[in-house]
Parts: sequence; structure tokens; C-alpha cells
Amino acid sequence: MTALSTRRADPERRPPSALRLRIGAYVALTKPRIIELLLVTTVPAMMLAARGWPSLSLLLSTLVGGTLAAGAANVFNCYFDRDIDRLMQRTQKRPLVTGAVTPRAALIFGFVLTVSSVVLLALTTTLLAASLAAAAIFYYAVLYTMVFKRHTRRSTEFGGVPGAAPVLIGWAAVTGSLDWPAVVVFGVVFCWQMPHFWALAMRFKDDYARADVPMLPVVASALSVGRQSVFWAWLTVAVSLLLWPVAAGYGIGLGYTIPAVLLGGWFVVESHRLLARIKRGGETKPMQLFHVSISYLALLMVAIVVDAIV
Ligand code: HEM
Ligand SMILES: CC(C)=CCC/C(C)=C/CC/C(C)=C/COP(=O)(O)OP(=O)(O)O
Repeated sequence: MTALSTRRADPERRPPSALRLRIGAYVALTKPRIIELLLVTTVPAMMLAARGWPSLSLLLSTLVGGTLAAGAANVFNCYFDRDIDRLMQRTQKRPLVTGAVTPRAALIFGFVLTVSSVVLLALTTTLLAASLAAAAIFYYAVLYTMVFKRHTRRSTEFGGVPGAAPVLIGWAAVTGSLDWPAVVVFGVVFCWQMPHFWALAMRFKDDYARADVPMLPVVASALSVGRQSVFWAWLTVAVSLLLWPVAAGYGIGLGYTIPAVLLGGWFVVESHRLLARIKRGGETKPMQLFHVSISYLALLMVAIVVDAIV
């Protein structure tokens, strides 16, 4: 997904074949850049649940199943959103807008990915993991994309549920059940998504207004969005610190908590810096918080993995 980062064309490079272009279009429909970090939140949940490394086969089947499931969700999202994606600068190069993939082909692709992911997870992990994946696909593709995103300023909060679902899927793949450490990590990813996305939505506010999508930065003042982002950043960090008491029996201790405090400080400071820029009335540069949010979450997940195995 290069909507946020464009690559310069290399004049020496031979044009890609028609097949490679076609495959690339289908891959782009799955929004691979988002899937990367969704999977990064799955692995720590699996390692906590397994109190170390799960079997390689379980790890791989969960990651492949999770990729297919998140990909399916994103394909349905692109299918339904093709009318507004056409109106937004950030999304107007998506395959269903450019015509690289037809709506009918995308719909079939989404269903194939859905069935593949649920069957793979059911056969190679647990029924709970497969059920959670199916529920997350439905929630994101129907409830978030078709209902909440178009009709409420609170769509990001609603979207946070499927966004954090990979944590529960990973835990359930190992244990066949859910437990408090999984709920806490789910809570971290849930809370994290508000500052993560509102920063991006501030950057593309005009796009969302043109597409008549009531994202918070479109319908609320920048000051209000800045203040709510600070609130959710603090809540993300507070929830992240619950992991020590809740998952002490899973090997979580100071080795995680110290990095969590330092990383959380970085995340919260960046949210306050955005608020300060908004108050000053100058250039707000919201993408700084967006990119910090992704680094914060990725590094926090690494801290969980390291403490779970050390
Ligand atoms: C309410 C939940 C979320 C919303 C509304 C949201 C929204 C977005 C949007 C609109 C983009 C830009 C996509 C594009 O321009 O093609 C994006 C990018 C991204 N998101 Fe989120 N997201 C959410 C949750 C998550 C979650 C849970 C993760 C991973 C754990 C995640 C990781 C990423 C990554 C890695 C990118 C790509 C950044 C890049 O291309 O540099 N997001 N997000
Ligand atoms: C099965 C499973 C684990 C599903 C995960 C679903 C998923 C990809 C969640 C990401 C969270 C989310 C609300 C993204 C924004 O969509 P958007 O439509 O606001 O973004 P856009 O404007 O870039 O299309």
C-alpha cells in the first residue's frame, strides 16, 4: 500500500508484465501495510499465551490465517468504499477506483479469502480463533465500513474493535480460550487506534469532508480532536502498564514494564506536542503523531515478546 509513501519511477526499469500488475492490484486491495502491523500484534499474544515460542506450524498457520482474514476484511472495505475512495486523494489510486480490478472480481476475491482464512484457522488452530476471525471480518466489512464509518463521528472507536481483534485471535489460536492478558493487550491496541487514526484523519480532513465521511476531525474542532487524542494516548499507556500485574504468571515483569513506560512517555509527549501545535495555531503536522503511533505499537509488541521469552 503506497498511498502514504510513493516510490520514484526508475527510468531504467522494464515495465512490469500484465500478470504482475494484476497480482499487484489484488495484493493492494488487501492493504498489506496495515496487515503487517496487525500481525505484529498477533505474535506477542501467541507468545504470552504459550509462555514462550508456540510451535512453528501453529505460528505460521495463525499468521497466514490472520493475513487472509485481514486481507478479506480490507477487500470488502475497498469494495464498499469505492465510491468515496474515488473522491479522496489518499485512496484514489486504489484498484477498484482505477479499474485495475472489477467490483465483481473483488467481491469474489473477498469471499475466497474469507472462506480460506476461516477454514485454515479452524483446521490448524482452534474453532475460537476461526470464529473470532469470521466475526472480525463481518464487523469490519459490514458494521464499520457500511454503517459506522458513514454515519457517526465515533466510527474510529467502533473500528477499534476489529483493529484489535488479531490479539484475541492469536491468544485463542494457542489456548482455545481467552484470558486477562489477552484482554489487556486488546485494550492497548484498541485505545492506541484513536490517536493513530485521528492524526491521519486530521491530515486528510478535506478528503473526508469532500467524501462526506463524518470522521472526528471533519465534525469537531482541531482542539477537541487534539485533546481527545491526548486522552486516548494516556489511556493506552495506562492500560499497557496493567500487563505486568495481569500477566506476571506469563513471564511479564520489569523487562516489559520499563520499556512500556519509556515508549508510553514518547507516545504521550508526541500527542501533547500535537495539541500544543494546534493551540499555537501554526502548522499542526499531525503525521508526526501518526508515524510515532506505529513505531510505539511495534516497539511495545517487541517488548512483550522479549520479556515473554527472556
Ligand atoms: C480504528 C482503527 C484504525 C483506523 C481507522 C486506521 C486507519 C488507517 C488509515 C486510513 C491508514 C492509511 C491507509 C492508506 O492510506 O492506504 C492507516 C495506515 C496504517 N495503519 Fe491504521 N487504522 C486503524 C487501526 C490500525 C491497527 C489496529 C493497526 C495495526 C495494529 C494499524 C496499522 C497501520 C499501518 C501499519 C498503516 C500503514 C502506514 C503506512 O503506510 O505508512 N492501523 N490506518
Ligand atoms: C479479520 C481482521 C483481523 C480484520 C482486521 C480489520 C482491519 C483491517 C482493521 C483496521 C482498522 C480500521 C478501522 C482501518 C480503517 O479502515 P478505513 O476504511 O477507515 O481506512 P481507509 O480509509 O484507508 O479505507
